[in-house]
Amino acid sequence: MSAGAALAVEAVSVHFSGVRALNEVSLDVAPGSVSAVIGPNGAGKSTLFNVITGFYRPSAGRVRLGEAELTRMRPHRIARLGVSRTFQNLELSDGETVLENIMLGCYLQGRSGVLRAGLRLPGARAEERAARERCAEMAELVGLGPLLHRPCGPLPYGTRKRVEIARALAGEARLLLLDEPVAGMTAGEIDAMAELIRTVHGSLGLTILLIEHDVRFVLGLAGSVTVLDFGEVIARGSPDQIRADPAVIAAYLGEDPPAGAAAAPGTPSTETA
Ligand SMILES: Nc1ncnc2c1ncn2[C@@H]1O[C@H](COP(=O)(O)OP(=O)(O)OP(=O)(O)O)[C@@H](O)[C@H]1O
Repeated sequence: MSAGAALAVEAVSVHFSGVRALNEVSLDVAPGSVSAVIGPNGAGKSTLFNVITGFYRPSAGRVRLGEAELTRMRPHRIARLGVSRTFQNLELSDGETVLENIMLGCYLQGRSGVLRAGLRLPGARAEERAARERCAEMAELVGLGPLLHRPCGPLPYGTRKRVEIARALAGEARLLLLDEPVAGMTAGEIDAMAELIRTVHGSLGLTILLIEHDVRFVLGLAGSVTVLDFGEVIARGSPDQIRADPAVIAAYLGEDPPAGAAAAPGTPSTETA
């Protein structure tokens, strides 16, 4: 497994016909760290992920992964460098098994063996076997070992989310981007997801960047947090620094929030230290 890669976002701006979705946003993610971006609805979090993965081209600024310049690279090439993501809404094929869904991750990240095996090209079977083994390992890591050959459709939401994470890991990710990994989850599922992310991070040593509304989840998991508001970075630092930052309290956390409460998606958080 390749070690986690450093991500550098430098003064990135994205404009959509009059809307400044991101305005000179900079972000440094240390290799092998767990970092997070939080911010209210419309703050620019998804736009940032779309820039990093090459789906949006910024009007200004640069993005680098280690030594590689991602700024003008196409999404499939960025994926091949080991940038992998999950989505806010589950993007699984319900009729396929857990293993088949995870195998798609190998294909999406440019491992051609799965496709070439279908075409009966030379050398492809060994490559496909290796990809299957890798996918089964990732399934095991996220606790899906016993479910490999079950169709995804009927599985509970939290389990399906695990399938999505295993799929994102299947192509040997060096940077894993998690888009609202606990949206719509119960408190128990949220705790289980935090534990899963710690396990994945501890076992694979990759870099993880997540965007999330649930502030309590983020502050308990990430080593470093960036806060966006209206497309601008208003704060960055450790969870303790974020909890104490007056601009964050005013703009995002609410003026006088009760201790320990988590934000519901789409509402200002009530989390405090
Ligand atoms: N393709 C697009 N075309 C036009 N405007 C867009 C587009 N994508 C995003 N925007 C606008 O850019 C701003 C930032 O949106 P973005 O989705 O990045 O915010 P977000 O922080 O991810 O919000 P949420 O938490 O609701 O997902 C918003 O004003 C949004 O309406």
